[in-house]
Amino acid sequence: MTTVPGILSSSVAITIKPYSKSQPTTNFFTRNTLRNIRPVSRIHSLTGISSPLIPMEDGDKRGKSVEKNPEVLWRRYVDWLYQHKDLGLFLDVSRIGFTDEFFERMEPRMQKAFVAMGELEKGAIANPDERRMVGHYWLRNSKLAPNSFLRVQIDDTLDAICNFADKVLSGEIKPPLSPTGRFTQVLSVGIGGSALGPQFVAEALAPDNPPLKIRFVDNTDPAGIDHQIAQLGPELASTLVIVVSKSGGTPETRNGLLEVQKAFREAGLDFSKQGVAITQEDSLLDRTAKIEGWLARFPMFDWVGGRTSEMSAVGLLPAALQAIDVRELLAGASLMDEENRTTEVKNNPAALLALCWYWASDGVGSKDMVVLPYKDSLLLFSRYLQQLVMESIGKEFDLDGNRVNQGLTVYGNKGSTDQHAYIQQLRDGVHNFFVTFIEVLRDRPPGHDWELEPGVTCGDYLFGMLQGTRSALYANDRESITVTVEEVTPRSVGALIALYERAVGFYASLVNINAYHQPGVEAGKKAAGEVLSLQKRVLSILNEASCKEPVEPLTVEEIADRCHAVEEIEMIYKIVAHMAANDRAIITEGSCGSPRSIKVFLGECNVEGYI
Ligand SMILES: O=P(O)(O)OC[C@H]1O[C@](O)(CO)[C@@H](O)[C@@H]1O
Repeated sequence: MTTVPGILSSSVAITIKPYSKSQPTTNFFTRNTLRNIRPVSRIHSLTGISSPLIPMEDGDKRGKSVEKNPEVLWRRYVDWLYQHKDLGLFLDVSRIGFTDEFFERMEPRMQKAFVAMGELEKGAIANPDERRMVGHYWLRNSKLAPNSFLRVQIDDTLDAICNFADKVLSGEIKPPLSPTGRFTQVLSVGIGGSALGPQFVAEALAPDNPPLKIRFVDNTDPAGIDHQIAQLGPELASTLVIVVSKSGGTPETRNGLLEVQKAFREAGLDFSKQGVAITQEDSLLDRTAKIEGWLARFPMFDWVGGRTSEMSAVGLLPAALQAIDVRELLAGASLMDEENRTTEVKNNPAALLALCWYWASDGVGSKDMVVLPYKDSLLLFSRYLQQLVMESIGKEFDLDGNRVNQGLTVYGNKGSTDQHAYIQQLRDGVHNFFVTFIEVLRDRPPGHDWELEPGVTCGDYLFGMLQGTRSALYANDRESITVTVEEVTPRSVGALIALYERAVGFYASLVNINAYHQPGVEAGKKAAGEVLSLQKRVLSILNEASCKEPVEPLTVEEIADRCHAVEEIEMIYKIVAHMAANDRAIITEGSCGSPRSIKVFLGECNVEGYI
């Protein structure tokens, strides 16, 4: 027996036929009939649409607890339940307390968002700061691309990815020195959007024993990199290294590459025979791969952002190498995209999501989005969404240049595990969040289930935990959304990614920000570069003093003074402490715990790089 997703009590559960593979589109309801939506022209006159944000109004939500009457709730649930028949995907927004008036007031703004999205899909410069088109939707339906050149690029790249992966899997493309004669491992080097999608998809969809097992170097943490290389051990000889960077110049990724290349050298292996680059044409990485003659290079397109790149070579190549059906992933995304093009809000799941986010967080990020997938394989969905949502929505200025400091915080791991971590606070503590439950109806592949108590399976417990948590939170006025899929398949994962990509785009329109740039990240990168350049100056000053006879130990104040960086004294102290902790040539006298008292000099003079 399967129950209608999201129903509170078993007393109102509807019994339906169990899902089976031969019946791939189990449907619980026919599509909801459309509620009458007020004509746009009339709503215009009701809403001050010229204001950057539509403020929440008293009577909308403030001071009101959510609806508790079970009969009304049941009606609300049935009335608002969205389903995608072909995808077997449901969206339940009934436990978000929005009012009809709110939807009516937002209708003109939502219609504007649909128009903006339509223009984006036609190739408008939707990322104005970077003067870029935003084309991730074309990746799963190349016919949508604004010109034939891009269409051919997309199709050719997909074919090239599939051909390359097929040849690797069949052993036609093989590593030169592997005893097995085949590639057995993938080591993906990349960060942010160049890692999070592939990590999520690998965790969600890779078979138990994939033909190539994937690992990630997604940081410039030397110990983390050593750990991955150590775990590969002799299998380094049969490891395909995919280096992923849209810009081709991200320092963490460059460092990862240099570290991996060093490991190859030390193992007597030729990196170029096992290295693949995914990057923009003619980037530093692309040129390096070309000059060094790497095994293959795949393009990343200018018009695909890192956080929306899962359906480009970034996500598709590693997926294909793990025998994940990438065409199904694309098909799921494409089907979801089609649905999200309707301008009828109630039939548009991404619009429903965006409006619920707006309602729940007052359109200013006043509440966090806690994402709780009740399926271990979807563990990384919340981490993936964290970048997709926060890097897109977290912006200082709106499109008109007003300072707005927008954002929508996303966190979460998985249910029911989190029940035993932080759900206590969600139920009883500070009310600063709304939840998104991700439910998967199919517990196990057919034929594998068993009852660990009479009439109850392990999966029934997981189901009960989800429904129980949803009910308990709601009873205490904590709102939630539930997204339900029948199974975790390439198709449903593709659909989930597409659903959230579009919801983020719509939400950005609702709050009038550019979802497709990330100026804030640049500030941190610039500051990191400045720290490294200060470190070079510190070393050069220390070198000068340490080459004297006798050696002249310097206080931190003296170093700062000689570097002409008195205002950077704290950073200079930290640089010294970090280098001393890592057995570099620096010697400190005194205790690093008392910054004023230490004296610093170099153990060696004129060390390369210190001069
Ligand atoms: O693919 P790249 O250019 O190495 O960038 C990696 C990540 O860095 C960012 O630019 C900033 O974090 C992300 O948007 C991007 O996904």
